[in-house]
Amino acid sequence: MTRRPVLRVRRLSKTFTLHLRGGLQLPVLRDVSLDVHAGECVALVGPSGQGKSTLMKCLHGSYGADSGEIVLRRADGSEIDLAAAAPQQVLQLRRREMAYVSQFLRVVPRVPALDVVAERVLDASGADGEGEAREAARDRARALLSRLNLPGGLWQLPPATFSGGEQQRVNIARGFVQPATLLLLDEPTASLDAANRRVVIELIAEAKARGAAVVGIFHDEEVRDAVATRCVSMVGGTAKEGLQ
Ligand SMILES: Nc1ncnc2c1ncn2[C@@H]1O[C@H](COP(=O)(O)OP(=O)(O)OP(=O)(O)O)[C@@H](O)[C@H]1O
Repeated sequence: MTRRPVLRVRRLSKTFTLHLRGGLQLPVLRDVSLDVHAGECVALVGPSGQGKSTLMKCLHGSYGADSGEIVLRRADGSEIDLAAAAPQQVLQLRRREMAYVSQFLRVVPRVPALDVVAERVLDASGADGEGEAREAARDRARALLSRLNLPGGLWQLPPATFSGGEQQRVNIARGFVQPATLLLLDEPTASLDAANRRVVIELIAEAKARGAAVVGIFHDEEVRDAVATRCVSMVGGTAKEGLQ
């Protein structure tokens, strides 16, 4: 029996309406269909402006779709269509099932880097965030930040003033500290040096080995070649793979 994919996208379409331009319609995704199985890493490739980031944001529930399905098979085997899910359901999926790592860290004022990462573990577990649970979450955050070579002197500081590469490493640690069913990576190594790019390649390999489904945009060909099991080309807002 063929195992169901973790992510099943069918005939997904998305048009932006530019209200400041007299309601101009900009069709960006047209009938996108895509399957991603456990342990696979699908790299979205194609020229600039073809809808790769838009697709990633639809998969994460940040953008609503005009039509189509985004079916996610959760860790417990149940399925949910993200394109039709209520906002509360999307938030719950983000806490428990999905991780999204972009180039940019959205910082929360005054929260130290260590807790920016540890909070992700606490959110997923539903723990109240105090006592032993917080210390255990911080231990996991410390292990990952140190693997990503973020100097220990920065861990207690809020990342707002960190360099681009330091912020990106906090973002990566936040994305990987909690195992996700679906991992969405939008240029996760854009600001990293070679040593840290290698760490990210290892982290992605470990996530695949654990059975995560990964979708990513990797402009760095070396990273893409190292992590992608398959490349899907997006041209004219379409990414069909002959799926029904
Ligand atoms: N929020 C938005 N509102 C209006 N138009 C948008 C919005 N986001 C993206 N677009 C437009 O949608 C098109 C696709 O953008 P998108 O960022 O998805 O492309 P991409 O393939 O990821 O490009 P790149 O490789 O350059 O990052 C572009 O023409 C862009 O201007």
